[in-house]
Amino acid sequence: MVLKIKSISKNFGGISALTDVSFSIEEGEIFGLIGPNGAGKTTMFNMITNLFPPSSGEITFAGEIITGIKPHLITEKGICRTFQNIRLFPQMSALENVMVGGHSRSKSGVFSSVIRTKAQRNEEARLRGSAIELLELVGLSDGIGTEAENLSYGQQRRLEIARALASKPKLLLLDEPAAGMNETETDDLFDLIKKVQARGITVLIIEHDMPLVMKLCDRILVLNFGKKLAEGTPKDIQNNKAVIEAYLGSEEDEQSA
Ligand SMILES: Nc1ncnc2c1ncn2[C@@H]1O[C@H](COP(=O)(O)OP(=O)(O)OP(=O)(O)O)[C@@H](O)[C@H]1O
Repeated sequence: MVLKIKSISKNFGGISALTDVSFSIEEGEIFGLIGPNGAGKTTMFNMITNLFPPSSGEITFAGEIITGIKPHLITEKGICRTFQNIRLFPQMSALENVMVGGHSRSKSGVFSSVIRTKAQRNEEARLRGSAIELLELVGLSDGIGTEAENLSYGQQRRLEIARALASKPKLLLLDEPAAGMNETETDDLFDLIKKVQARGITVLIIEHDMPLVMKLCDRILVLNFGKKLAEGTPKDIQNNKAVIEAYLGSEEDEQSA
């Protein structure tokens, strides 16, 4: 087991964003986190990366309790995420964006950043080489020197994944990676996430694109109003009455809004 979420609750003032949610993810799985808008999915990512601490509960990663430890230490331990809204450095090239992601793993300290030692030059060459390899993996070999803002939307999303991979995660958290993508871009994303899994990286994905979730994920957890509604294989989830009702309910709400 790579990640264990035990009885996590999170309150924001009077709002219970998560109530007593527990689940575990096995090493090498692609695990889906789904649920209607406001169900608590992003809050769960924020708990795992400790952007905010949970109100109660415990999170264990690779056998170690990580609840409450600093976000940068969580990255160092091997958890990395992308965000719902793209957070690239728009005027930096694709290559530079990925190299920045690799710096959390870089061994060179403050002193050696001032005085460029041979060791630091070697380190930079290593970061560069691994960034180029990651850009190839995500299908951006042609855009290495292009500023992030001049890449297409689908390319920017893939660049974000390359940047997250640069920190060499064991667990990659993807927050709605297919949002705003067309069908071809979504197909490319499917292939990319499968390639990430083939590298031995565990993936936890929040996604609203149900056909993608159903063909991509090994197991799925459904949240509704901050509570666990169901957990199982894509087939279990598709046939679960409570899940179908939760989704139909949210569609009706949207239509009447
Ligand atoms: N920082 C915050 N402060 C106050 N309330 C918050 C905060 N973050 C989330 N919430 C509330 O917690 C609940 C869960 O929100 P969350 O963003 O986790 O849902 P979600 O499932 O990711 O939704 P979506 O699919 O729309 O992104 C919502 O009621 C939201 O308004």
